[in-house]
Amino acid sequence: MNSLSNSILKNYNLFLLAAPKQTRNIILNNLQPSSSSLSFHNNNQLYTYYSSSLTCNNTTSTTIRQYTSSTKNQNNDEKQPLSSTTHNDIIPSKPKTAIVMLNLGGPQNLDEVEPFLTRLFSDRDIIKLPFQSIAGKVIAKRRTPAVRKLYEAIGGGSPIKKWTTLQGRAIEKILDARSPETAPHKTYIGFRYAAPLIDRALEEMKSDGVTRAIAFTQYPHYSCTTTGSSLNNLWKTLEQKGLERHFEWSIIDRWPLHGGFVNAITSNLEKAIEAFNTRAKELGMADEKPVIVFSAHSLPMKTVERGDPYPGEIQATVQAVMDRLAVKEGRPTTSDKYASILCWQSKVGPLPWLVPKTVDIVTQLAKENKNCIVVPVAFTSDHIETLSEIDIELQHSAKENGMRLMIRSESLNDNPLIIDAMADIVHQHLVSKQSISNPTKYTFKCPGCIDQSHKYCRTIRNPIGGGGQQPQQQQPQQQQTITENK
Ligand SMILES: C=CC1=C(C)c2cc3[nH]c(cc4nc(cc5[nH]c(cc1n2)c(C)c5CCC(=O)O)C(CCC(=O)O)=C4C)c(C)c3C=C
Ligand SMILES: [Fe+2]
Repeated sequence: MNSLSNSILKNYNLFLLAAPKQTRNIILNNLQPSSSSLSFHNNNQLYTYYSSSLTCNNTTSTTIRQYTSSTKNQNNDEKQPLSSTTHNDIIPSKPKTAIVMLNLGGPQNLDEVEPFLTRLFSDRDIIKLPFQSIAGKVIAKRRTPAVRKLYEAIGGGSPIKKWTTLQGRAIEKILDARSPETAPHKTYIGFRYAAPLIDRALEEMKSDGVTRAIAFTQYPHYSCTTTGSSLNNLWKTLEQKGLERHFEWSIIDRWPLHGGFVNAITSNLEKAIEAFNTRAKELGMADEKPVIVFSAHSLPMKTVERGDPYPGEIQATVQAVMDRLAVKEGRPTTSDKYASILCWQSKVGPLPWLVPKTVDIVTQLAKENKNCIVVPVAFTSDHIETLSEIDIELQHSAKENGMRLMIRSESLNDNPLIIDAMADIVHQHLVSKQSISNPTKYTFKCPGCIDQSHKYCRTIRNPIGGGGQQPQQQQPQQQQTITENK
């Protein structure tokens, strides 16, 4: 433990000794000192961050933070810094910047499967059904037994909350050190279809006394069915709770080409290539080159036809990863070493969705005696689509059709590269002081949009600096033309 933490605890102990016995007992029953530390690198700097706090009845009264930064010497040896500076801040525990991590969410146990599916199928931004509220419930109920089995096979629930919590805690610490002027930062989880839902996050933010908030999508690629739905739901929930003007908002709406994100996927792909080569040798096929199968969650063709940006942004990430791999392997980006293909998984229902399907491509490769590495590309952590659909179902189809070796590239989860990337995305956003991270893209509605009201779609409420996009007027004429042309 560092000296600052020691001195807080020492003073705290002295105070306790000096206090009358009755007071001491009250304090001892309610106060808990705690301290933690975290180290990370940025450029040539090693940052070590310590935090100590006293907690009373679950309310942290004062947080004293100390962080040191040290420059690496020429041998990159972090243990012997060339120079070192120490900053001490005494700051109130009230978060100055809230970061709301928006994601789909997932059931944490088997009993949550049906409510999760009910919320999902009731959402007109993800799927439009006739008599939605009734049909959504019926479809969810019918689907529940099969989906429960899938979650049962991966340990009884989705790990998405675990990973989002871990990523959030880690980026808070990095941001507090990297951006002291906007600290303390606190992350809140706002899931769309499972606890903790967005309304819980807003209540917690209100009771924490937060006023500045960033809506940070955890989907790197924008789709009206994912980030669009989460943002629409955020604006709607604020309205329902009478909190429209309570927080000043800015939004990070997508990050498909962020260098750290691309690098994190590439780094996991490199590890998968290494694992493939080792295993291929053991199997007596040392010179075997894998086909790299990028797999993203599919999307209904109806959504794609309206102009949803998701497929194009996924393709951009895939190309950037292949280029980065070439650069890391010392090849020009035009010289491909591996064959690669982008496929789509997790189609739901009978209507057409994006193709080729991952399972069809892997089956075809197996029949051609080829082997592959599957790279999940649209998510920042593990969940049912990786742990069940790829690791169990796809692996099974590959084997059944004669593939000798299929390796899955690891999900990003707690990889320090993705954590650093996420912190950098928020930091860059804070520095930019923009209310929307990609204003032209975000405010450009899909040309075939069928949202009749346009009440929430592609808007931002109470943006920082009073700028940004306000709710737009309905465009009935244009809507009709597009509908008639279809
Ligand atoms: C009903 C239509 C659906 C669309 C459109 C859709 C788009 C979409 N989804 C993700 C990411 C995830 N989806 C996940 C689960 C999931 N998705 C749908 C339906 C649609 N998704 C369902 C019904 C389910 C539940 C599982 C099932 O019933 O098969 C998950 C996993 C959640 C978890 O386990 O934690 C993710 C992640 C994206 C990126 C996307 C479009 C761009
Ligand atoms: Fe989905």
